Amino acid sequence: MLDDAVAASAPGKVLLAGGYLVLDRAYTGLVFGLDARIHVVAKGVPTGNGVTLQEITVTSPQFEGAVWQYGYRMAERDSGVDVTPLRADADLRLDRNVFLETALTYTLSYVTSIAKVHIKPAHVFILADNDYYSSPKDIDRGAGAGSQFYNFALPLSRASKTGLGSSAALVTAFTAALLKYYLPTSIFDLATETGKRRLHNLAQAAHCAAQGKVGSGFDVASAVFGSCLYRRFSPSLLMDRPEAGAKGFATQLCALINESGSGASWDMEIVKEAVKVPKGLRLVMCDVRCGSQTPGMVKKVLAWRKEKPEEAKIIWDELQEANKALAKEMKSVAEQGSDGYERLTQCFTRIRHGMRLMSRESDVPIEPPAQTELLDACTRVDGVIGGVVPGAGGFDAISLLIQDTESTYLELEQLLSEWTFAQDGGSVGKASSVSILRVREEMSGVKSEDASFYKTWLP
Ligand SMILES: Nc1ncnc2c1ncn2[C@@H]1O[C@H](COP(=O)(O)OP(=O)(O)OP(=O)(O)O)[C@@H](O)[C@H]1O
Ligand SMILES: C[C@@](O)(CCOP(=O)(O)O)CC(=O)O
Repeated sequence: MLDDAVAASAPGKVLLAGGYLVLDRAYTGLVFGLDARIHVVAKGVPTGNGVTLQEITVTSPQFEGAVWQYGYRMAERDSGVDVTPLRADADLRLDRNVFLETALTYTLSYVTSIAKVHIKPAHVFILADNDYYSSPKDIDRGAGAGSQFYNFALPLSRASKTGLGSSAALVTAFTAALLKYYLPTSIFDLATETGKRRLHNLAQAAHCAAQGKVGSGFDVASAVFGSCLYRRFSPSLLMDRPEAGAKGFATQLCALINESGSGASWDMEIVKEAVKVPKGLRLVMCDVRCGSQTPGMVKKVLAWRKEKPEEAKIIWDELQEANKALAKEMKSVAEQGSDGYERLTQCFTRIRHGMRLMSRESDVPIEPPAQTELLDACTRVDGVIGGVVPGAGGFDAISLLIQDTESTYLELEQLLSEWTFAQDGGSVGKASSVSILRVREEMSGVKSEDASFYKTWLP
């Protein structure tokens, strides 16, 4: 490995409480970072015979054919750096990765507008902790079972995601690694609050641009800052801005990220002290191996809320109270201890009741019958305090708060090993098994990493 290599990692997330509410600045979300991280290593390319191609290659070695090559050049009219996806050879399909492409365009445009640096060619590697994708059974049991980074032996497009926020963790770690690689620490230092805030702003802007919509941003916020009570930024910050490649993009991007000049300051609120997991408890995620189509669900819920604002307000306000009560109770048990966990269990029951109401009224399967059945069965296991279908709900992994004991874990594992999860309540769709993901909550967000740690997994 070239000794100029740098690395960064960012955590996945689970929005335990506040799905849909968190889209509105009047409400908050309780988000936990997870110990499943996406790691990114950036390093130089050895140059022979004096020829230097303006190319950045990104490889995700855990997946088949996951190599993306980009050409780049400074564009005119203050429009930033123009990034063009290249085809490695004429026969290969141009398999675009919009998250990488956008993050690269935004980061290089920012780097060149904040400092006079030369963008040298680089090779960037992505390594994702295994739990971001449902692992095929043969990997669970096979020879590679012990590896921190599985070789999934399939194209990324065929990997089934578990909903831990791979794109947000990826964009955050990728942006952090590139900022570290191209900028001196006097200009960008991930160890400082300013450094983290600028990374947040840049990753958030790139992630929203790649998604083609301005979501609540809780996933990028937790990838940067870790577990927190989150109030979103005003969506207007990212609206009516020049697109990448448009005249003035570079200067405006720089002002937006640095919150200087014409750039307004970002008004998201990240309250880390409000979030605690009591000693002896932990979060567990159970993957139902289905995955859901979040954007369609969000559109439908929001359309219903717009149509029935008064009815929606009652549900939203009650849920906000329930969500706040859960955060408060977890913090109180963490700080003062407790004889039992009944009050925590009641908080989960109250949240599920509110989410089912939202689900029924908007006619969106936020807690579909198959998930209700699964959550109810899990909650009956001794030591399971409560659970929810997190985030937007649907068929992503469910999230449980449990007592961190071997007996609870084993009993849960036993229940799930015999469970047949029937999508759509068994009437339609295929049945699938449920497995416990190895993740748990983690308080910290983005981290600088030692690039030499990843040697084993990189070419
Ligand atoms: N290991 C990886 N290497 C390269 N790109 C990846 C990798 N993992 C994820 N991505 C990018 O992220 C995209 C998936 O993001 P998407 O927002 O659909 O899912 P998610 O963030 O995991 O889930 P959710 O938003 O439901 O939590 C992929 O299409 C790809 O562009
Ligand atoms: C529905 C929503 O509030 C949460 C989506 O969460 P997730 O991607 O399902 O974890 C959307 C958002 O916050 O951007």
